[in-house]
Amino acid sequence: MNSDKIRKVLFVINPVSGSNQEIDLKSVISETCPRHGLRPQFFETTGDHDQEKIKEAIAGADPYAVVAVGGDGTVNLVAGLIINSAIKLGIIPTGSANGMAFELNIPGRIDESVAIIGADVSKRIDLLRINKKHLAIHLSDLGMNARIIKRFDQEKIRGLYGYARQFFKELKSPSHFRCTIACDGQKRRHKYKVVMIAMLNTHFFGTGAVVNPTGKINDGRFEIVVIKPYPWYYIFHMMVAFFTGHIHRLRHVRTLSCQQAIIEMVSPQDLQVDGEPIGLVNRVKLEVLPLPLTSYTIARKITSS
Ligand SMILES: Nc1ncnc2c1ncn2[C@@H]1O[C@H](COP(=O)(O)OP(=O)(O)OP(=O)(O)O)[C@@H](O)[C@H]1O
Repeated sequence: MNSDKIRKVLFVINPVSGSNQEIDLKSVISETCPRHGLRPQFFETTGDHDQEKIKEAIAGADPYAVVAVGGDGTVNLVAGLIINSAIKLGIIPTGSANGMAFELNIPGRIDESVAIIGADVSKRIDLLRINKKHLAIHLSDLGMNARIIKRFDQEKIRGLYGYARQFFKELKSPSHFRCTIACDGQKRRHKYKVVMIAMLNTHFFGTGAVVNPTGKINDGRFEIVVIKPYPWYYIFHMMVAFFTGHIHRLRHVRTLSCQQAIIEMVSPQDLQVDGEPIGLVNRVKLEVLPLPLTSYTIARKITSS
């Protein structure tokens, strides 16, 4: 490989993410990179002031790409540091929740995800800003899923098993809340009674369920998916619709497409952003950030009808 084509890549590794803590990630990545014309450098997160430290590492490394090696929390952290720059975002999905990797069709095998960075196929994507301070790359929500994520975080049982445990606990005692939603400065606020509200620019939950089949990641808009209370016997129907890309057609689901929106809750509700619990909020202000990030991806066809 011609040395002037070798690209510097900074890998930001979350050593505690998911259940892959046994693998020597640095060795595997170091062995794989030269085959794809990449020169790796590494940064390990500690959970303490990572943002500032990664910022310094990026300034020192001057990389072509920064790769988040972890779950959606690590992807969000890295994305926030390279938006509005020429640096590209890569992902090696090793988290409990890898929704953004699923969205971008990035495989779980390290050699395959490194090969995508080597192939240098990328696209620009929109992001969301929530309440002026939280950057959201994958999926944020209010209500049921945010409560599940809060308890998952508190119980510290990581991996899919930990999430499934909390999901079934929540199903035993579902609750709803009332809110109003105003899109794109409309004076008229729509009133809803809901179980949860997803706010996203992407298509999939980390499990692969299609929550937003009609959305586009680069159209300058985002979607608010309102899930209204449904009878218990409807759950199977909902699950099938989630996995076949038809959730938007159910009468208990409403999808709004906007550039900005305000959601106001009658009682405070849990908010989560890209898998990180934020806490209780009364009001959520959403705005799209058009195309501030370039991300590696493999094209995928999403079917909706
Ligand atoms: N070395 C570390 N020790 C403890 N926590 C860390 C460390 N590095 C990062 N973290 C925390 O990990 C979280 C992000 O995890 P990430 O989403 O990448 O993986 P995950 O396995 O999906 O995580 P989780 O299971 O907590 O959702 C952040 O809350 C961050 O503060």
